[in-house]
Amino acid sequence: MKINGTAYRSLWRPTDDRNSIRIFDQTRFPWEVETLALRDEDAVAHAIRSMQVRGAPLIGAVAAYGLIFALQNDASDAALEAAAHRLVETRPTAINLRWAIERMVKHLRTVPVAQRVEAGYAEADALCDEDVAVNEAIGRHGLELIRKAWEAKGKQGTVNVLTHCNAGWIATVDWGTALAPIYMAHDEGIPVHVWVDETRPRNQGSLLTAFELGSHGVAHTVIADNAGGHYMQAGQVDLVIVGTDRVTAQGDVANKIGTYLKALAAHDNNVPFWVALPSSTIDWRVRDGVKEIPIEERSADEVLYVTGLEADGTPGRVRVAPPASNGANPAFDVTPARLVTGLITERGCCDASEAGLRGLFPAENNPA
Ligand SMILES: CSC[C@@H](O)[C@@H](O)C(=O)COP(=O)(O)O
Repeated sequence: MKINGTAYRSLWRPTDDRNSIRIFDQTRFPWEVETLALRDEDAVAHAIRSMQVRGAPLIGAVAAYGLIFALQNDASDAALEAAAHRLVETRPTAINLRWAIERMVKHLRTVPVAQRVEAGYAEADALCDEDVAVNEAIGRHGLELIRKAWEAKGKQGTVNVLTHCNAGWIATVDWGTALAPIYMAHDEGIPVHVWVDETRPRNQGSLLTAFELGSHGVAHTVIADNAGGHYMQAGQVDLVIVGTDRVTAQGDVANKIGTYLKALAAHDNNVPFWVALPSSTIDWRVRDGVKEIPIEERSADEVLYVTGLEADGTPGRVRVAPPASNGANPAFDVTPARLVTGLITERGCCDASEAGLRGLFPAENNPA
């Protein structure tokens, strides 16, 4: 996707420095568009933990390169397993991280030690290219839903989509998941407007989603997280599309904290609630999302402080709670499958259920 007219992926290997990757420092968006070079495992782990890179698919892709960096001096089985373990621990909820690392390890174990670094680059590059293709396919399937909503309105007015957090190109290698259908609808000439939940505490909506929609020329309005139910009651939301960090075998959906409340409001107002995901986000080992998905607990400072632009134009941080108050910060919640209208995957749309997922992905193994 483009920033100021120039096409980028969220992650690339510079042609003049093939043993590194470059990422956008997402903690600087939208105030600064700054890239970072990552060339060792520690830098990758730090970038993931500090959320310089974030979004489930992108975390997985970046971690895949982190694994290769870890093998530069020692590519033995022991070193491979140890690095894989360290990288998987960097963030607990998004399953794409484990998926990407497991894919890399499985492949590299079949390769002689001396060839593992080169083979690793080829595999990670392929993983990135696949991510782009998969998200594009999700976009095409989701576009059908937006087109239908547009036709249901007699092609009058605007299709209003509400989204939560950032599941756009910034969160993937390119295109995004929840935002891919929106970009395609916009490019096709369907008048689409996006209600962008600000997504406290880290404001991925107001900082990242608004930035990328604006860069692409998509009409959008940033709203307080608490406003979505009101707009649904007022008939001003035609559909909700969100991304996800992990979907269980029975269709429960973990996503950014606050997603569950949006699903409840959508259910109460008969607003379709769709979840867009690559199949790498399905955790076939887990069934009951509420009981089984680990929820990342992040620093309370993310709740107690707000980061934004100061009046003088410099980024700054202010406290929004009394000095002595404690905070708590679960970063994700789980929306039960019964509240999800359906899942948009690279193979098409399906019910948020085991039957629905198995209908599209019959060959997936259910690991013990
Ligand atoms: C395509 S990204 C889907 C999800 O990863 C996204 O909605 C989300 O919750 C991201 O959380 P974050 O904590 O910003 O990594």
